Amino acid sequence: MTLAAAAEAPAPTHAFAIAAEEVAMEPLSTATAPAAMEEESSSSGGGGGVGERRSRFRRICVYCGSAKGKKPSYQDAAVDLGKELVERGIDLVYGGGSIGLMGLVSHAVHAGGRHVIGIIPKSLMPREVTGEPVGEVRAVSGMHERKAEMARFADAFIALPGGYGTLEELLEVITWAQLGIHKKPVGLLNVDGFYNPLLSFIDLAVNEGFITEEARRIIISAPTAKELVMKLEDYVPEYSIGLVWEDQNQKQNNLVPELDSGITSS
Ligand SMILES: C/C(=C\CNc1ncnc2c1ncn2[C@@H]1O[C@H](COP(=O)(O)O)[C@@H](O)[C@H]1O)CO
Repeated sequence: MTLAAAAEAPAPTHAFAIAAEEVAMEPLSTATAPAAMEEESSSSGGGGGVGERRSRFRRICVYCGSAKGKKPSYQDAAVDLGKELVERGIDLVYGGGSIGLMGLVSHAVHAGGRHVIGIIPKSLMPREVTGEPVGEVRAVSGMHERKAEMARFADAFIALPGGYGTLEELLEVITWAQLGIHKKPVGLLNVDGFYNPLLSFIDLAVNEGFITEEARRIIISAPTAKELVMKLEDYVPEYSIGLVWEDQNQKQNNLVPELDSGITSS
């Protein structure tokens, strides 16, 4: 289906009400012990093929710039991350565009044979805005619904370098982790120290009493995709506040997201 046709199609999910309530977070599988995750396997946890390493993650949501950034290292990191997901048999959830780092990571995952789910608000769907995305395209009604759907489908989150959009998405999932809305790992791919100023600011906020030490540890960072994904595999959430949102019990009964009603572009 073309992007133009997809933009006309009804969104596969109902309208967004309150972001947190929309996030029927799937709990991570606890069946796979971290020690077993690094083994080479012919049938990965992500459903992958020969030579892939087993992962406890089926899908990882990647937040990243709609621009490529000035340094080639940012672009290399996006491709490396895509390849790392492929190697571990992990599918990609992302913002659905084909521009900037979004395009690089999605093409790397798609080219490696893993599933790519792009979640795009209808208003961003015109080709001149998003480029031509690869994989499965799911149309949603707006940015809030997009973020809730991205979070719902993913087992973990990774932020590559990016701008306001990336920061907003990243800080939201960190905040949701702090509130106990999910217990999924959140990683920063700190390419060439891109995120050092943000991490310094967060440390300042800890020192000034606005962020607890425990909440600071929600953020996992590493300079390379390989190191970061390894850390995420080993991550054990330690915070305990678990808010129960009104419709959470109902959503818990329907934990597996329905992926068969999306709109496919390629
Ligand atoms: C600037 C405009 C559109 C650019 N095209 C985009 N297409 C899809 N998703 C986008 C786009 N721009 C931002 N996003 C979302 O924010 C994140 C990246 O934002 P950043 O500011 O570049 O860091 C990305 O993950 C997307 O979810 C409208 O004219």
